[in-house]
Amino acid sequence: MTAGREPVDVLIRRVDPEVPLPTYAHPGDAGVDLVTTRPAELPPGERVVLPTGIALALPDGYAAFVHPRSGLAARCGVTLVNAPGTVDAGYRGEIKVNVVNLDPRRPVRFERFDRIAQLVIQQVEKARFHEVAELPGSARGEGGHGSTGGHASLGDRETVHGYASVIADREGQ
Ligand SMILES: O=c1ccn([C@H]2C[C@H](O)[C@@H](COP(=O)(O)OP(=O)(O)OP(=O)(O)O)O2)c(=O)[nH]1
Repeated sequence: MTAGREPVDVLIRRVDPEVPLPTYAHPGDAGVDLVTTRPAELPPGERVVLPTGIALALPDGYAAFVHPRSGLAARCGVTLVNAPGTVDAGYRGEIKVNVVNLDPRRPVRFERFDRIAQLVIQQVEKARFHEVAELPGSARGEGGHGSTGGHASLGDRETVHGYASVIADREGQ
């Protein structure tokens, strides 16, 4: 018996009647793979919006996030333009995936039902916003964008032997 919460029930509609229903490949997996129902070829640097053949009705208080697959990223340079894509609970349309080929040289080809992304379903909080004149203090304050020794302190064009330098970032650790 594995510990953990009960799975949440999610209604799914196959927009493409032949698309396989998503399943978790391993018990501890956070995401289910999404496939493309349309073949596509992407030259280096190109992007495309691909259909997945499924539509969901997520319970209120949940959202689904479309994440890249690390294998595709490492092997082919393929990621998502808007990673992670947000699927709202109220969205009833087909889930689409904004794929981009970041490889500088090689095109990539997807056949029908190739896995192109993964979908992570999560509970999400709703905020009630209260406007104030001053926010309470904190250790970080307004520091961000490299304030702990990151790239911003180098200026835009700082390079070491032709590479963008991460030395200041290491020093900040
Ligand atoms: O990767 C994604 C991201 C979003 N969506 C769908 C579900 C989501 O609920 C809807 C709207 O997404 P988002 O709010 O990110 O898009 P927007 O550009 O802000 O459009 P809108 O004005 O319709 O909210 O599009 C996808 O199918 N795939």
